[in-house]
Amino acid sequence: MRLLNSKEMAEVDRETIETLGIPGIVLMENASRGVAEVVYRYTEGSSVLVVCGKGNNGGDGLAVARHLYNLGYDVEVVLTSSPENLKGDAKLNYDVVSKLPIPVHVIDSDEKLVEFYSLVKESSLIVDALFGTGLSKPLTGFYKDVVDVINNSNRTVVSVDIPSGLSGGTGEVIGPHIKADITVTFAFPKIVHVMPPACYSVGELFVVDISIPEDVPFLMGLNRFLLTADEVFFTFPEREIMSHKYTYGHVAVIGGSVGKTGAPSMAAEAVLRTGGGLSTVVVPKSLNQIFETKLTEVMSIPVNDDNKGYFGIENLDSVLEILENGKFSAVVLGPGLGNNPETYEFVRELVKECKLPMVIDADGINALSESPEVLKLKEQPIILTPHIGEFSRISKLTKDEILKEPFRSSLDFSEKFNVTVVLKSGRTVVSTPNGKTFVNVIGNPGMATAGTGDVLSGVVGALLGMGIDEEDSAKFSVFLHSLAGDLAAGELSQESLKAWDLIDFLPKAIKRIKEAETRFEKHTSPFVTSLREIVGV
Ligand SMILES: NC(=O)C1=CN([C@@H]2O[C@H](COP(=O)(O)OP(=O)(O)OC[C@H]3O[C@@H](n4cnc5c(N)ncnc54)[C@H](O)[C@@H]3O)[C@@H](O)[C@H]2O)[C@@H](O)CC1
Ligand SMILES: [K+]
Repeated sequence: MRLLNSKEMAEVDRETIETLGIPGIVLMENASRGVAEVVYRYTEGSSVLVVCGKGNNGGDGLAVARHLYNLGYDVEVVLTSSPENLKGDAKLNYDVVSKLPIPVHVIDSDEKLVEFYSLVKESSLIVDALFGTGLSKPLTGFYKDVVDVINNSNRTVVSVDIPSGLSGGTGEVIGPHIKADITVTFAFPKIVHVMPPACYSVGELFVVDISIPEDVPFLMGLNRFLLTADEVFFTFPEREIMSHKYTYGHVAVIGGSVGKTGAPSMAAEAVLRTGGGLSTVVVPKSLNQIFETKLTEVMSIPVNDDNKGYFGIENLDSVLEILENGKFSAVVLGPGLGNNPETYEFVRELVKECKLPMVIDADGINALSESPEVLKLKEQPIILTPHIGEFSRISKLTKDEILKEPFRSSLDFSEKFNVTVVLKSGRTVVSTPNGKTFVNVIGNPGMATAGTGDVLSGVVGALLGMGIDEEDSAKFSVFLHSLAGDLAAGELSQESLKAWDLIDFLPKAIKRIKEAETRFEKHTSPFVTSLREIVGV
C-alpha cells in the first residue's frame, strides 16, 4: 500500500475531485463514516465530545458527530472558531448539524477554556478534529492550550486523520500535538503515522477507504510504499520436483577477520535457512579451522593470508578466481571483514572487478565510503545494507539529516549510484534506482543486538543468488528478517533475542508468509482496515 505525505494527499484529493469527478463532500462523508465505525467498534463509552477546527478536518468532525448521533451516542461539538469562518464542505456539515439536536459550543479563546474543560470532563471520549493535513506551522497560544486540556483529560482520544499538531510530511514532531489512542486516516497511511518520533503519538492506526482508487497516486507517479505481505508474497520461486541445489543458487560470503568469525558464519547459515542451494564462506586461511568447526552444511574456501587474519589486496586475484570457478550466483561482501586499510583496498578492487550480483554490508560499505563512484559503473544487481552510521559515512549526510528525511536520503543515493539501498533502523527503508521507496513497520527493538545485520545480509544474498531481482530481494529480506525477529521475540522475549535466534526463526517466518499467501482472509470490514491487517502477517 502507498504511503503519502500531507502535500501528496492534498494533491490526490484534488485529482480525485477534479479529474475523477467524485465530489469532495462524498469523500468527507465516507471519511467521517469510517471514523464513526472505528469509534463504534473499538471504543467504550457513549458520551462523545467532537472538537472541530475551521478546516476540512473540522468538517470531518462535524459529520462524525452526526453519524454518532444517528447511532445513539450522546454527542456534543466544540468549534474552535466562529461558524462564520467555516467554508465549503465543512460549512455544509455545520449547517446540517445545526439543524439537529446536537449542541455546538464555540470555544475560540482562552477565556472560554474553563467551559471547554468542563465539557471534556463530562465526556467519555474525545474526537480530535482540530487540524489535519492542512496544518501549516506549530500550534501555539490558544490551540496549544486546547491540546493540553485534551492530553491531560485522561479520556480516550480518537484523532481524525492526524493527531492535531503533527505535520504529515515527515516523522518529525514540529510542536505541541494531541497524543491519540486511535488515529483514523483516509485513503492511504501518511509518513507521520509510521515514522518516529511522530508515530509514537498516533496510537492504533486505521485506514478508511474513502473511494479514492489506488490508480490516482499511481498515475501521479507516487512511489513510496509500506512493506506488506502483499508486497512480498510472490517472491519465492517454486521448489520443483526435478530441481537440484544449484537451482537455488550458490552464495559466497566473503568476510571474517580475527575476532569476527561469527559474522560470516551467521550470514552463510542464513543463506541456507532462506532457501539458498549452497553457501560457502571465503575466509582468511589462518581462520579457516574455526569455520570448519563451527559450520556443517556451509562450505569454506580458505584464502592464503600469511597468518595475518584478514584480507589484503594480495588476495584479490585468488578471490576473483574462486568466484569465477565456483559456480557462484551471488556474493555477500562484508560480514566481519574488519577495518584494516589493506582490507579496504581489497574490497574496493573486488567491487570494481566482480561481475556477480552483490550484497555489500558493514565494513564492505565503509571501505567504499571514500569512493562510492565505483558503484555507478556496475551492471549487475548491487544491494547495500548500511545502518544509519554506515550510510552517513558513504552518503556524506549527517545522521540527523538521514533520520529527518530517510526516504529522500536513501532514494537520492540509490538514484545517484544506481544501487538498491536497505537503510537499516527501527524503520528500515528500501530504495531502488528506479525511484521507489518502501518502509518496513514490523520487527522490534529486541533486534537491536549484535549480528542481526549479518543475518540480513545472508538472507538478501540467498534471494539474489536464486536469481530474484534487486527490488524483490531487498523487500522480501527486510520483511522476512523482521518477521523472524517478531516470532523469536514472541517466544523468547525481546531482551533475550540474539542474532542466531533470527536464523532459527526464519523457517517459521517463511511458513507464516506462505500461509498469508494462501489464506486471503477477508478483513473485518471492507472499508476500514487496521495497520496490522494491511501489513498482513
Ligand atoms: N476533499 C478533501 O480534500 C478531503 C479532506 N479531508 C479532510 O480535510 C483535512 C484537510 O483539510 P484542510 O486542508 O482544510 O486543513 P485542516 O482542516 O487540517 O486545517 C486547515 C485550517 O487550519 C488553519 N491552520 C493551519 N495551521 C494552523 C496553525 N498552526 N494554527 C492555527 N491555524 C492553522 C488553516 O489556516 C486552515 O484554516 C484532512 O486532514 C482530512 O481530515 C477528508 O474529508 C477527505 C477529503
Ligand atoms: K486531527
